[in-house]
Amino acid sequence: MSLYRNAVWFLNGIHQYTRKGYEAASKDFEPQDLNVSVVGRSFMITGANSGIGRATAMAIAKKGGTVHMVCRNKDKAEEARTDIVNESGNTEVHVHVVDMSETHKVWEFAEAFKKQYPSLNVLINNAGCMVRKRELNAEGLEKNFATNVMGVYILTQSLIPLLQKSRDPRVITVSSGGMLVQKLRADDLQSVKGYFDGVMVYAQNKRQQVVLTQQWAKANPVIHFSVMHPGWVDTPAVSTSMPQFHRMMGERLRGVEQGADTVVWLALSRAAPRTRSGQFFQDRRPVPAHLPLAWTHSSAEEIQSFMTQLETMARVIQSQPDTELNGHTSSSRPQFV
Ligand SMILES: NC(=O)c1ccc[n+]([C@@H]2O[C@H](COP(=O)([O-])OP(=O)(O)OC[C@H]3O[C@@H](n4cnc5c(N)ncnc54)[C@H](O)[C@@H]3O)[C@@H](O)[C@H]2O)c1
Repeated sequence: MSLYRNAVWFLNGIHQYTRKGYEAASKDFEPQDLNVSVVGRSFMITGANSGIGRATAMAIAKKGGTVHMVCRNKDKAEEARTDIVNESGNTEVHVHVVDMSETHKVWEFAEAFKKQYPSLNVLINNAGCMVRKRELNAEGLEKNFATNVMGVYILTQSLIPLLQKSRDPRVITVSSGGMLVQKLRADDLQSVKGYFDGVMVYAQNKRQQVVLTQQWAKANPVIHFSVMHPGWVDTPAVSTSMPQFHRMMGERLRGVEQGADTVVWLALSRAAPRTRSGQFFQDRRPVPAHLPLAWTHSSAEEIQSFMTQLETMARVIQSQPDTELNGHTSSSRPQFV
């Protein structure tokens, strides 16, 4: 079955996820959709110093929005901020240094942000990673899961009350079409079973983001949730984590603005919140979150188990003093396996 899924996915990808795929899809775009001013609206973007996140931050700054860049590396973030301010002429661009893999710190950041800022209109969960070896964070969580899922979960859950108070609130999560080859595996969130394949762990995390978005949409009707695939985009993430794929695709990869286009459309356009909340998007359109005949649908019990585990982990991590986590030994880490 996984061979079938991979083959269908790759054939779809060659037609749709490339630069040519974008150019074909963009013929149906409504040019007026991005003819908006978002002065006075605020946008938080994780991983905003590079690739798709940076192109999104630049596009939003150019439309007058207040941008909160959430980045791991202060120097790289400040450099990107300078470029964004210079090119957009918008000085309402703020840097927050947060490593999304450090779960307790993500929670502390979100709590502090809520106290400091009266509103947040749009949260864009863009930061993502593909760590090829199994590594753990201070809380004992597998690194890909910690960054791509737990960080996204904690940040979003913590900011939901602030988003709910704000006008036209939206949450956009940058997933990947790679998730189409994966069925939710709620029984192995820490990837301890079998051989550790970083590419498949990443794809599983991206499936988890899609499931999370569907569940958030059901639980929070005031907020518009969406999750999306940017296509295959020429970014440092691809060149460093998948060098062979990067070489093979070469000129066929999308540029960063093309990859960011649907994120920007979901964040800015008036059309986006008129779509049903909780859907998976590609090139400004909701598309199925499952390949035909791929058996990747999950039961209500599997989804419930996944959500319960996330909530339990979040509670344990939030209740732990940061000092305790910094001084951890592997035996004193909480066990989430
Ligand atoms: N490029 C593609 O073809 C492609 C395809 C599908 C999905 N995506 C997704 O797009 C998103 C953006 O990636 P990109 O392609 O622009 O790559 P990129 O390397 O240019 O950007 C990734 C960003 O995430 C940040 N990041 C990673 N780990 C972090 C952490 N622990 N804490 C804080 N920030 C962290 C990086 O610093 C960087 O700013 C990712 O979620 C990625 O999975 C990319």
